[in-house]
Amino acid sequence: MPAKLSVNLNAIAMLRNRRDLPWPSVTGLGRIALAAGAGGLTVHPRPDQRHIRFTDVPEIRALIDDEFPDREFNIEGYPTQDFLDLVQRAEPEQVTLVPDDPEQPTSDHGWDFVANADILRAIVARLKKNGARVSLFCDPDASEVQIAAAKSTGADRVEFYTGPYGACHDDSAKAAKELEKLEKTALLAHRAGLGVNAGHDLTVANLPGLARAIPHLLEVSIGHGLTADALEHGMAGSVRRFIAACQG
Ligand SMILES: CC(=O)[C@@H](O)[C@H](O)COP(=O)(O)O
Ligand SMILES: NCC(=O)COP(=O)(O)O
Repeated sequence: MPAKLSVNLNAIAMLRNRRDLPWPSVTGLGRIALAAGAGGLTVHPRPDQRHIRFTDVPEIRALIDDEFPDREFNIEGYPTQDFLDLVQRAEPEQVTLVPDDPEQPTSDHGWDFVANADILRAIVARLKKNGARVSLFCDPDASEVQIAAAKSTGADRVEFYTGPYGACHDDSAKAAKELEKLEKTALLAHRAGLGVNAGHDLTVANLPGLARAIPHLLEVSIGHGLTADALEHGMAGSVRRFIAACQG
């Protein structure tokens, strides 16, 4: 079974937030992604709401429930009280817990599962009681001890942080080394009984290598690269539409 694609809408929300106008529509682009076959939608609301607004979340929930009930909503974030309240209301199929500081420009590391096992155990139990599958953001080179601690929290899956792999877009030898790490750690997680997701800076170019290295990969969540690809491949058609509109 190929990995499911969950389309991350953060970058669309960031474009929308440049103006006090309702486009590009986060829910509208989410609808297009689901209609095109995406397995689900991902958002990572940050405390400053720099891209996804907390008000986007119920709209995306309604889109999935009303039009695509067989797809999944994945909400990612650091488990503050506000975040936990949001996911309790939205009842996503999956919650991905990420150890991000509010000031961080983007996610750049996984959890220290050993140091945070007790805190995570309580939060995972609460989220699972609410009906969510729980995934934990994980370093691509996490040790066997770290993976065992992740498993001990009761989480269902880990999501590998693929930023370092994505950063090797112009160096295939380095990319191969990053893939080796991901492959080894994914095997540890798989053997420990954890499902494996992955995300961050994945692209059409680097995804096939990842899929080959991790045959049991369950889900990839992709936003930045997919949005860039959509702009590139949609730009010519949009320019033609605007040229036609210039004719009155
Ligand atoms: C956990 C992860 O890798 C993504 O959710 C990423 O952090 C997206 O967040 P930004 O869109 O804010 O960069
Ligand atoms: N979990 C990773 C994610 O949702 C998307 O990250 P990116 O493709 O925007 O880097």
